[in-house]
Amino acid sequence: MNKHSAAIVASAVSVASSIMLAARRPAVFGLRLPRLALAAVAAIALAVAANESVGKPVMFLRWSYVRFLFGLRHMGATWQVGDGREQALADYVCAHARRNDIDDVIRAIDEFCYTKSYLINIGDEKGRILDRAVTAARPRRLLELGTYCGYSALRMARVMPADAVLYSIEFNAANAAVAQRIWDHAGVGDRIVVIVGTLGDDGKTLRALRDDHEFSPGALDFAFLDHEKDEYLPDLHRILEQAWLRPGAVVVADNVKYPGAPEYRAFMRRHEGTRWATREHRTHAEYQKVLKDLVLESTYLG
Ligand SMILES: C[S@@+](CC[C@H](N)C(=O)[O-])C[C@H]1O[C@@H](n2cnc3c(N)ncnc32)[C@H](O)[C@@H]1O
Repeated sequence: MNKHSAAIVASAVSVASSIMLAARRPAVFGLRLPRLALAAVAAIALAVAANESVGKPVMFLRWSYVRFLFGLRHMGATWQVGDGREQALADYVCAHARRNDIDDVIRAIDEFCYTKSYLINIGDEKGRILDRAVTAARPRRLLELGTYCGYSALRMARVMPADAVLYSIEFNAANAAVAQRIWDHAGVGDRIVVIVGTLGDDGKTLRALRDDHEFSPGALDFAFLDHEKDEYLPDLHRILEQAWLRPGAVVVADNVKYPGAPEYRAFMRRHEGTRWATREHRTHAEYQKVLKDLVLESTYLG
C-alpha cells in the first residue's frame, strides 16, 4: 500500500470510528461495539494516517509495520510476512540498485525498509556491528544461520577477505530464492552458498555441510546466529559437537535482547573467561530508535 492510500484508509477508519462513537449505541451490522475499543481504533487510525502523511517518521505507526504485526502468525509458521514484501524487495533491488554494486544494493535494501516495507533484516545500525566483527576476525569460512532476504550475508560478503566463503542456512526455500536473486544482482552470488534446511533437521544439513562443503574440525572461523531465537543455544551446541569452531573463532548473535535469547546470553555469561570471551553491544532493534537490542560478539577460547 503506498503512502497516500494507507493515509486515506486510516483516515476513513478513524472518521468512521469517531462517527460511531458519537452514536448512543455504536454498532456494526447489528453488533454492539465497546466504546473503549472504538476510541482506541479511532486514535490508532488517526495516528497512522498522520504518520503516513508526513513521511512515516515513526516506525510503529507505519502501515507496513502494523501490517507486519498482523502477519506475525504467518511469520511464525513460514518466516514470511504474508503480503509478498520479501519478493517485492528483490524486485525493488533489481529495479533501483546498480548491478554488481554491493554498496548500492545494501543502500537500496535499507531504503526499501525505511520507505516501503519493514523487514526483519539486521538493519543498518546493527549491521555496522556485524561489519566490524567480520573485518576484525578476517574469517575464511563463515556460517550464517537465518538468511531471510540475504541482507546480513551481503554485509558480511562486503567485508570478508577475497578468498572467503559464506555458507548461509535458511529454513524457507522461498526466502533462499529471494536472497539468491539479490546476491546475483549484487555480483556476489558465487561467494555465498545458501543451503535450505536447519541444523536441527536430523543431521541432514549438518551432513551436507560436512560432506559437500568440507566443514571439518577447526575449519570454521566465524558464525552469525540470526534465526529462531530458541534455537541459538541448541544450534551452538550442534556446532560445538562437530568441533567446527577453531579456537579464536568468533560467534555473533543478533536479537539477544529483542525478541530475546536469554538462555544463550546466560550460557555466554556462565562460560565467560573460560570457554568464551563476550562483548555485549548495546544497540537498537532494526530500522528504528526506540526498542533496545543487544548483539553479542563472542570469541571461542577452545
Ligand atoms: C531474522 S531473519 C534473518 C535475517 C537476516 N540474517 C538478515 O539480517 O538479513 C530469520 C530467518 O531465519 C530463518 N530460520 C528460522 N528458523 C531457522 C532455523 N532453525 N534454521 C535456519 N533458518 C531458520 C527464517 O526463515 C528467517 O528467514
